[in-house]
Amino acid sequence: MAFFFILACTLIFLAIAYYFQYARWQKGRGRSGGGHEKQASSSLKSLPPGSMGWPYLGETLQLYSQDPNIFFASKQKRYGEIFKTHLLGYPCVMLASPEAARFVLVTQAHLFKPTYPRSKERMIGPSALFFHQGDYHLRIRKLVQGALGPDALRALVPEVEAAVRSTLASWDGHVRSTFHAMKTLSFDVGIVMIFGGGRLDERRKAELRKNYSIVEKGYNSFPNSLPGTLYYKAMQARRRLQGVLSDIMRERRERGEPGTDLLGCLMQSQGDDGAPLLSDEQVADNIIGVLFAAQDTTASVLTWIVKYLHDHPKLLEAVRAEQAAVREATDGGRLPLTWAHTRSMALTHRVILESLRMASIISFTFREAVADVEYKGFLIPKGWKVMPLFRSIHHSPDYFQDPHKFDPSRFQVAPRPNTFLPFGNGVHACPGNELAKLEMLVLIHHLVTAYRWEIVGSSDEVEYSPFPVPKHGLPVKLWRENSTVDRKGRQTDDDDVEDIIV
Ligand code: HEM
Repeated sequence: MAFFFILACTLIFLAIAYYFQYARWQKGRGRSGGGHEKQASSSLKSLPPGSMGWPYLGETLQLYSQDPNIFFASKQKRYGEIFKTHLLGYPCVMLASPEAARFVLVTQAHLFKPTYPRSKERMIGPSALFFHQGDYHLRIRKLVQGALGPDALRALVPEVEAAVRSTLASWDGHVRSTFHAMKTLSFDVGIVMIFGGGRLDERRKAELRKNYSIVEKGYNSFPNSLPGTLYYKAMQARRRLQGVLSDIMRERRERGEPGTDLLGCLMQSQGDDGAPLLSDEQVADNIIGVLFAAQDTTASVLTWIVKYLHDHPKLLEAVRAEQAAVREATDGGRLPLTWAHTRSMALTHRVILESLRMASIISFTFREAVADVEYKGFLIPKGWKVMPLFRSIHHSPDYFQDPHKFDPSRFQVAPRPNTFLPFGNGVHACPGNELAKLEMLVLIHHLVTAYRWEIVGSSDEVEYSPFPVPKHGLPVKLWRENSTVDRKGRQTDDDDVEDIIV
């Protein structure tokens, strides 16, 4: 009953949102008689092919009542690489070719601004970098990239390894949702990257974790200000998160130690006039934003990796052999992994790339045209949403032979430009991609050299949370091998190893 009520409310909301959006668009087009409109009527041709669906609702129900990939594939088959539709109250143009993705994200990026629903902007924080374009975006991006650059990552390897060991140890002997376990891991790594290793006390970390998970639960709920609803609770938790972050910043300032981690970099950033670039509120928006961008994305891909390795036993053996050599280099796990070790995992790296392609957890991204734009003779009107379809490109036989086969060897040759976009492209491309891959390499190392696992139940169905993951988050029973054997046949007991390392 509650479900139908929420569905009805959602539909009414969408209808109203559509009405206002459509009216605004019509008005805008009427007003822009000169410049772009002129260009539209003379040189620009027509709107791309496609259908706009029902009045007000567009094709939202078609998209969300089935596997979204079927929706995109059937449209693409019918209309080709560029087509129009109408989703979530907005007219959209979808683009399913590498050239089009490059056009929108790289060469003509200034004509397409990032766009998110207002309710989501409020929840993450309106000053978070991914909502912005231009100078403000570039400045914050530089700071975030600095905290995620090669030197910073090198220094993070021991922290990532400690987080991986702890995640696997707490799973040992139990059945757990892989996605859940991986979320704990990616959250812990995110915290270390933001607050530095060992700098954040456990109480603060627990507060952040608790409030962050409430924010997450409300992120995709219906926006409203009714006490008791998921959205309301999430906004309250968001305020508490901001409070915790403000306390941490104040304490750092009082101690005169802002730190060299991401928080420290953001706190100390200066504008051209030497004045602080960001207020505490803006710093908090960006910290919450980075945590948000880092956690579920990485956890979803890690979950798929566990499944793909499980489903391909021969490949798993080959990966295990590669990792056994690394384990030998760390004296059977007695020495910590280093950055150099992670650079020597060629096959494992290809498994990660193929997992990113196959899973394509970010199926597409959204931009909004800031002017009437012409692409291949079609008009993309100002105000329309534009969606480069990463997943369709990754799963196209034009760019990846036998695309539904899990085959890491395809990455022995670099993919054609703009055909492999798991981390996006251009000015908004993911600055966390190397950290995410580092987590994956370290997780795979420990998983295959010290553990065995089996999937509990069927893993063929997919759920969206919001990224695609195997149903129920892939329940897995995992256990530590009592002893692992290195390539020289020496027995190493992982318990002993932990005693030495910790
Ligand atoms: C497998 C894991 C990940 C995937 C698949 C992923 C994917 C992406 C994609 C596709 C974008 C671009 C979105 C767009 O253009 O609209 C993006 C942006 C972003 N990602 Fe990631 N990401 C991952 C992990 C991370 C991690 C670990 C961090 C931080 C430590 C991070 C931080 C960000 C940020 C801050 C942006 C916004 C950049 C900007 O607007 O300039 N991501 N990510």
